[in-house]
Amino acid sequence: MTTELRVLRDEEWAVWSDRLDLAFGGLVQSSEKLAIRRDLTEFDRSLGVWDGPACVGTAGAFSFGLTVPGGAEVPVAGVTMVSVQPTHRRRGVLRAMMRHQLADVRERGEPLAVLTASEPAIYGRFGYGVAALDMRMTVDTVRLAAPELPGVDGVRLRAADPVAALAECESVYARLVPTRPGRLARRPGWERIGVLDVPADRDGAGVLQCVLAEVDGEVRGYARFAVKPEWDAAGPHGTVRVRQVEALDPVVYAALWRFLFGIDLTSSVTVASRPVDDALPHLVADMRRCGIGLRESLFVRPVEVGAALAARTYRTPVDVVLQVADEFCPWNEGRWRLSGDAAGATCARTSEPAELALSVREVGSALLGGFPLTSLAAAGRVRELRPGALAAASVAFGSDAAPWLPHGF
Ligand SMILES: CC(=O)SCCNC(=O)CCNC(=O)[C@H](O)C(C)(C)COP(=O)(O)OP(=O)(O)OC[C@H]1O[C@@H](n2cnc3c(N)ncnc32)[C@H](O)[C@@H]1OP(=O)(O)O
Repeated sequence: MTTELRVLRDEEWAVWSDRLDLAFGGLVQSSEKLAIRRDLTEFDRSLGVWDGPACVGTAGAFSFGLTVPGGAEVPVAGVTMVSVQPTHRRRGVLRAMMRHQLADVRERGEPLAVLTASEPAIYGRFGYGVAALDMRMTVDTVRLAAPELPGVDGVRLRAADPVAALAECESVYARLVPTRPGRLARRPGWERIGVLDVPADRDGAGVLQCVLAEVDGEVRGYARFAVKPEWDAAGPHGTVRVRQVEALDPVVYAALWRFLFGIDLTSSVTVASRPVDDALPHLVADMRRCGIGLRESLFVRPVEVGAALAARTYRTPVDVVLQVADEFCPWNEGRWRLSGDAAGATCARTSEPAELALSVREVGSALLGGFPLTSLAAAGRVRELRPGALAAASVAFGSDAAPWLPHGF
């Protein structure tokens, strides 16, 4: 098989995009979705693999800013649109694209690549580690009283057209970006995905709705949702499907949930993705009725391990020598001395004896503070070479807010 891997050209986009959809089962995408995909495609960082005239592999990357513990925004590659045609699978096409892409990310000076995976088993071999979880909830709003907090009555809720309210919602979103590791700053155009409302994708629910939450005339939160009406012999039991709920403070957050709980003719609220330390389970009397489930979401791949570790702050002072293994990006291999605290960090090559040994994948898993080094060690993935080093580093790598990816890409 002779294939050519090359950067995507404008005139190749339609067939490239079509092959991508085919590898995911061939569902026909709406013209609105395709228009947004095309607008957001960064051609100079999109790859196609061609077998003669046939496109057999696709991969892309979005230029994002990722919040890390301490609040800094790090430029990252958001790896996406990865596919290999069934006729060419398991012959190394993905591996070749990953190699090319990570070299390019390095050249651009981005210390991290991030992604969400169709199948989590694919990306560990390329140095990606799971760094954040999604908490989903199916809340029984018949049995649970709505959230209350002092001050919620002072929050004014206003229904708005989701598209017309985009700018107000985006300004809330932008203010939230530095507040939690895993949040993404993105280029203009991304906001349109949040209000995409294609009838064929509604799965029985009604139109997308938006409610803005105001305090003293300032928009401080919003919820986007759709209602799926259902009726049986006992009466109505519709579902409120929350797409996004964002708030700048706890009272506004509680007010939005109180509203969502109270929508007539519904008996449950579902939300697919909230941080694992979300307030909602603590705002109600019976957490079990929140129907909580967890799933991995964000994978992180340190591309320049020293720069990645130095970009964040540490919860407690840390001074540790890490022995890092990285077969796929060998420039990261070796010993790194990480010194840091809540004000900042440095991480440089060293010849001092190693205190912890791990692969770059575990660095990715621990980087945002979502998974303790002690858990990874218990799974045999981090080795303690100096007694005491593991516990101290594990505490230092923690994060006040759990990492969370606010949306897929
Ligand atoms: C970020 C995103 O876009 S996630 C979306 C990923 N895309 C999809 O899921 C669409 C459907 N699947 C596909 O298109 C393809 O099967 C891909 C892209 C997952 C794999 O492409 P391939 O060209 O077959 O992978 P390639 O031959 O380079 O395999 C590299 C290694 O990954 C392994 N691998 C590939 N796919 C999988 C998988 N689904 N699960 C576990 N391991 C896998 C291979 O066995 C191989 O392992 P090795 O290093 O031990 O030899």
